[in-house]
Amino acid sequence: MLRVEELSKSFAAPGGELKALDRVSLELEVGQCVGVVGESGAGKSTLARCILGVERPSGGRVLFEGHEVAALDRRERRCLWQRAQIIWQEPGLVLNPHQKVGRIVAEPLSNLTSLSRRERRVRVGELLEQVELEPALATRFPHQLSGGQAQRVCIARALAPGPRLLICDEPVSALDLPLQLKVMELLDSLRRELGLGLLLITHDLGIARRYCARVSIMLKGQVVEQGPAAELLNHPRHAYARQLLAATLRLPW
Ligand SMILES: Nc1ncnc2c1ncn2[C@@H]1O[C@H](COP(=O)(O)OP(=O)(O)OP(=O)(O)O)[C@@H](O)[C@H]1O
Repeated sequence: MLRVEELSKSFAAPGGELKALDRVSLELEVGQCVGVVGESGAGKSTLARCILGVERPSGGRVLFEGHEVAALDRRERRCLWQRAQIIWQEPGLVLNPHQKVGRIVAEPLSNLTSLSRRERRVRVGELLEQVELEPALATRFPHQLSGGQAQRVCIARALAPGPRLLICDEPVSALDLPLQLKVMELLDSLRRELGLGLLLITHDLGIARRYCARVSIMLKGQVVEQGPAAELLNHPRHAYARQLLAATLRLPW
C-alpha cells in the first residue's frame, strides 16, 4: 500500500543545508502496523508530511497505492487525503476550540465526500461509537473533553473519509500511561476490524514492540536499522537502537 523509496528532504539552515530525511526507504502493507522510531528531530514528522504530499521531497519518492504522491494534481491529492489520514500528538492543538465535536468530525465528510447533511449526522454518530465515545459528546466543545476523549475525537475525524492508511504521529505521548494503553488498543482494534494500515511514529520502543509488525529506527534523518519488530527489538544491532531499547525496558508494555 505504501512504499517510500530513498526519500530525501533538505531544508535551508544557518551554516548550510539540513538533511531532515536522507535516503529513507520503508514499506507498509494493507492492514499492517509499521513503526518509525526516533528521538526528536530524527525526521519522523517530515516523513509523514512527505507521505501526505504536503511537503515536497528533495529526492526519492513516495508511492501510495501505486501512485507517486509528488506527481498528484490537486484533485488527485484530495483523493489521497480520503485514503490516507493523520492524527497528531496534541489533540488540544489541532481541534478548533470554536467548533463542537459533531462539526469537527463532520468536517472531512463535508470537504471530501458527497454525503447529505442527514447522512453526515448519522455517520458522525457511528464514528463516535467506533472510537468508543458517547454520541452525546457531539454537542460538546473541545475544552469540555479530557485528553483521551480529545484524541478519540481526532481519530474519529481521521476515520471519517474512510482512509486505508492512518499515520499516527506520536498519538499517545501527550496522555498519561493508562490512557496511552487504551488509545493504542483502540488503534490496534481499528486496524484489525477495518484492515487499516497504521504508520506509527513514536519515540517509544515499548509501544513499537507491542503494536508494530515492522520497525524502522531513525537517527538524524537516516534509517539506521529496520526489520520485523520482534527480531529487531530483541537483538538490536545498531548502537543507537540498543541505547533506545535500554531506555524503555522499564516501561510496563
Ligand atoms: N520547514 C522546515 N524548515 C526548516 N527545518 C525544518 C522544517 N521542518 C523540519 N525541519 C527540521 O528538520 C529536522 C527534522 O524535523 P522533524 O519535525 O521531521 O523531526 P521529528 O523526528 O518529527 O521530531 P519531533 O519528534 O520533535 O517532532 C529538524 O531538525 C527540524 O528542525
